[in-house]
Amino acid sequence: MKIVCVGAGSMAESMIHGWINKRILKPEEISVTNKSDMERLENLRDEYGVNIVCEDKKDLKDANFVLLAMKPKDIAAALADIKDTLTDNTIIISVVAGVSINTIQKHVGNLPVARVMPNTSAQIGKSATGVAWSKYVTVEKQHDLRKLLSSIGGVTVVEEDQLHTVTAVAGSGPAYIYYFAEAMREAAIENGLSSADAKKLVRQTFDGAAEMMQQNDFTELRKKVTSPNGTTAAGLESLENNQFKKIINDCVTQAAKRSRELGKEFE
Ligand SMILES: NC(=O)C1=CN([C@@H]2O[C@H](COP(=O)(O)OP(=O)(O)OC[C@H]3O[C@@H](n4cnc5c(N)ncnc54)[C@H](OP(=O)(O)O)[C@@H]3O)[C@@H](O)[C@H]2O)C=CC1
Ligand SMILES: O=C(O)[C@@H]1CCC=N1
Repeated sequence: MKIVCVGAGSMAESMIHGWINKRILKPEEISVTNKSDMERLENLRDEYGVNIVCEDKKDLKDANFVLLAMKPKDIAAALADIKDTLTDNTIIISVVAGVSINTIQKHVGNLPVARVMPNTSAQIGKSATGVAWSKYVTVEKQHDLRKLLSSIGGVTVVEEDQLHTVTAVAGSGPAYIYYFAEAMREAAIENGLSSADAKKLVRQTFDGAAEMMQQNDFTELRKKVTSPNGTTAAGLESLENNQFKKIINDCVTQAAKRSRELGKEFE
């Protein structure tokens, strides 16, 4: 198995980390390249044992997968650079937000392209990943792709257009959770806890709740915490009065809208 990561930033590193940890790929089966930051590639090589793609791009020619992991504004230049080395033996996996399979195929022709939306929890094998693929991805290749993606988390196959929402919920989602955790920590400190205790208690609360949510209905869980006329009811009332659900709805809607815009901007 051989995978070449074109783009070697946060998302590529999270996936590389996950694949190596889960032993689905050996470090020597992974190669990395980027636009210009050689120091970054050397750091990845030193940390994970991966290869750096040579000048002649030989690695790309016989890759089973090519991961496109650059910002949407950079995808056209990146594809122009590699398109002559790609064949239909390779599955192109794009994690680039918004950019459609059709746009990618306009650059590379009718090659097997999968549009994938993972998140950075891939690093610990816990991504929530959405995927859609072009008709050129054969059943056998679909199988290989699902195996690769499921090694770094859950995989949900969706219609391509739904990937904008997947991006808004699952791709960007960890950042909302971290923001919520930051806010909880700040509020805990303001209400009298030490910074260390606030951090520890928030971390443990998120950890426990995340695990509980794996097996139980979210609403049932919430009801079990909420005593009539108690503290949780008072806290939740404040969330409701401040239109928490509307805030979250706007957040997801705006993120999905931005994904569509990015797709149009760079099509
Ligand atoms: N971060 C996240 O949580 C998630 C990100 N994504 C998507 O992943 C993609 C990458 O995001 P992220 O990793 O955060 O971004 P980063 O900015 O961390 O990394 C971008 C990478 O792309 C490289 N690059 C830029 N231009 C080219 C080029 N022409 N050829 C080859 N490589 C190039 C950069 O190289 P150099 O440093 O040399 O310029 C850099 O290695 C985005 O499209 C994003 O939408 C998807 C899901 C989650
Ligand atoms: O912020 C972004 O555009 C990317 C896509 C999903 C997460 N990060």
